[in-house]
Amino acid sequence: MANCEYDIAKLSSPSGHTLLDARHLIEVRETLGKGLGIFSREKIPRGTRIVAESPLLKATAVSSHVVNVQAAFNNLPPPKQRAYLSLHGHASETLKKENDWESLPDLNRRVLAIYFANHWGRDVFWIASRFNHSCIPNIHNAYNPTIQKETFHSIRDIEPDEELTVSYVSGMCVRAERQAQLNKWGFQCKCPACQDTPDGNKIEQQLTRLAMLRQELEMAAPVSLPSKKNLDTHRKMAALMHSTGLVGKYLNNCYLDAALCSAIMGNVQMAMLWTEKEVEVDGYCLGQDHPDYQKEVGVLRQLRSAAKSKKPFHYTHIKWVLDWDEGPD
Ligand SMILES: C[S@@+](CC[C@H](N)C(=O)[O-])C[C@H]1O[C@@H](n2cnc3c(N)ncnc32)[C@H](O)[C@@H]1O
Repeated sequence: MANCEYDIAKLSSPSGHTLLDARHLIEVRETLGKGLGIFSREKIPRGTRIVAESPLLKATAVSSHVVNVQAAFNNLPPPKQRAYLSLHGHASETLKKENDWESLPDLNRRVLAIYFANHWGRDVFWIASRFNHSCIPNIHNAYNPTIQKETFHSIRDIEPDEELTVSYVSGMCVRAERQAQLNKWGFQCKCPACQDTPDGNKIEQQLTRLAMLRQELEMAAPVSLPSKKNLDTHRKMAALMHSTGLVGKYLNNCYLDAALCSAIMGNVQMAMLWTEKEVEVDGYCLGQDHPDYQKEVGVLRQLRSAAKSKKPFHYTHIKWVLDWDEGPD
């Protein structure tokens, strides 16, 4: 491809990107049975911002639910159109049904199939489109408003030559439900949690337990939010997340819930300890320049000062990261 910016083989050359991300630590190459994928060239520590990208294509919103992908594609300059058309596409049966497929010209079909195999929100990214899926991913993605880019961080240490994966689906559910969500990408997941082996089935048992605990909490909330039983459930869920390797945003949310539960029950020391964990997870999932990380650090500072003070503690004294007008229900 003539334009180096869209030459996937040139990722190893930092070319001014080193301050924003560490894409020189990865390479895109063939996998066994999953098409292209992203692999580490060397050991990558947890919390590394591997990619920070602006969209290659942003679909035009027609209404809150409808987007016009073709118009967005037509407006791209030719090098970007060529880069876009080199991405992997998959046309699911639902996509075909919803788009009068037979009457569409080949180019329109290709543009749509690529969009639906690769979009995050309304965006399609150039490098990030090569991340394959795992139900236990080692990469977390999030939009960072400070740098106005989608970021992809390692959520654990990654070994040299290991594949880097994200999760395409909401992962705290059982194998069959995850696979049902994945069908639209047209593959059968064979990640460590989806293998019908003793190890795979052990992870699956833990994920099933996690899904059950989450359901229990959802059924109990919000009335019994600040109960000892619910706090215990958060603790069990965090332990299960650690043992399965689900150590991204779900773990952060679990710590936040545990911190709130402790605070509402009046235990400022425990609220502070849970918040410390929450801040740690957001640090490696989002990076310290993310506004959410900075807000959580602010909560931790308030909790530390409340823990030191002799004044009686009430959770409404803390300005939590969630924006309640008068505290939680
Ligand atoms: C966003 S793309 C990922 C990169 C893609 N492999 C490529 O060659 O460009 C999504 C497509 O990758 C493949 N894929 C992703 N994760 C997979 C997995 N865990 N197992 C098998 N195929 C997978 C599927 O074909 C899917 O439609």
